[in-house]
Amino acid sequence: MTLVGGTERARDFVREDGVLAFVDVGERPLESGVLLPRVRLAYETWGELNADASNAVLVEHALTGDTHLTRGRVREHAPEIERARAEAPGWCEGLVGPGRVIDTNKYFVVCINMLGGCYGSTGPATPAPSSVDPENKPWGSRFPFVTIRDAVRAEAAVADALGIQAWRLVVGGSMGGARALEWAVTFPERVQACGVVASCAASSAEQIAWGQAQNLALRQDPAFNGGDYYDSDFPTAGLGLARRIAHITYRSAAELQTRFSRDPQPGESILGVAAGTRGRYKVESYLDHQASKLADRFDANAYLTLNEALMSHDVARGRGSPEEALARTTCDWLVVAVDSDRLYFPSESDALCAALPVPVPRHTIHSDAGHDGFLIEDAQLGELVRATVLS
Ligand SMILES: CC(=O)SCCNC(=O)CCNC(=O)[C@H](O)C(C)(C)COP(=O)(O)OP(=O)(O)OC[C@H]1O[C@@H](n2cnc3c(N)ncnc32)[C@H](O)[C@@H]1OP(=O)(O)O
Ligand SMILES: N[C@@H](CCO)C(=O)O
Repeated sequence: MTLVGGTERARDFVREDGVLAFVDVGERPLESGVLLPRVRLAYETWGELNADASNAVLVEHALTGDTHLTRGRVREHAPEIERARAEAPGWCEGLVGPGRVIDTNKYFVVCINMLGGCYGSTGPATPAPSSVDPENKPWGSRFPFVTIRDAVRAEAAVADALGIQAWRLVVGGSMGGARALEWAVTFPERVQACGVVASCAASSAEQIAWGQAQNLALRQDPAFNGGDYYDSDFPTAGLGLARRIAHITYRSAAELQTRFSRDPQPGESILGVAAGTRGRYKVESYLDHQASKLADRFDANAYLTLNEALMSHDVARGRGSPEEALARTTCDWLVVAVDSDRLYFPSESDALCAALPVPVPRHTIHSDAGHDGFLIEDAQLGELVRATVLS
């Protein structure tokens, strides 16, 4: 295993906060029995690992998130591209940074792009190694099915490379919460505290059902071509439709009603003269925007891969009941639900709490937004992190 750009452990390694770095973690045996060769994981870090490596915090991103949690700083003569990246705002600014709850002056904060993703880690858009494809074309349709557990096992190799034996905290929301929980169960000795936000112990039938609808919407775009589209048009229509389906589940009915009601999009009329000729409702325009925004920044195969991984989430697979699986954990807990979440219901967080080996209260983020409330209400989440697992 090598750190790309150096072979030293993180504390000896000259890094730049908020700039993408990589670890080659070699061949990964997957739960399916497949061996995935030449895996590279991308990560970003902030702060310094202390002498006994006891201050490391892992923040796990959600389905379409990336590694850029917060702004960073780069050395004076860093290349322009690194500087621009480091200076760009991240998706977790409210929680991570100097003086914030996850204080980068105190903690060494790491965020790893999930295996199978498209923000730097090996995924379907990565050139396949010569052992798979002599022409090194992207993996495309050949990229194997990976699970949340596969991803977490690969992330453990990143922790090894960085010299982190145990995390002070592993925390994430949604798919990030699934990975945080899987870390606590797979590597109990490596997780001192675990934050599971807007997530659950195992994907429910309904979550799997939503996932299937998204995946089929994407696959049915003719441009998808079974997953081999990299030298042609990208399946943006299919990915956009998948995002629309997903995004409705990420927001609450009440929020959509309050924000958009039955209003037409300004400048458009909802009374068309013939079927299919009317203008859009505001909410339709909003979903169109969410769809094109994701299609512009995400790879369709990676979306399928990560969605399938999330559908596979079950910390109890092969480990008995949820209670039996969770009995092996030894960490402190923060379990949080968003009160208006209609994708990961608060009752699923309650069920997780009930299955833990120690009494743990379920905490609540109050938000009208629905599932995305865990990203939007970062101040509330920060207070919960501060009061529980980082007190
Ligand atoms: C570039 C990257 O790499 S991003 C990677 C990181 N991303 C992630 O981690 C994913 C997680 N983040 C998210 O899912 C989202 O950013 C969230 C949930 C945090 C955003 O939540 P909110 O702030 O509530 O955004 P909201 O749902 O209001 O959407 C706002 C957008 O809708 C647009 N919009 C609102 N109403 C309409 C309308 N009627 N018609 C068209 N567009 C509309 C706004 O202009 C805004 O556009 P912008 O995002 O391009 O600025
Ligand atoms: N909006 C989030 C929700 C998934 O939990 C994302 O796109 O990752």
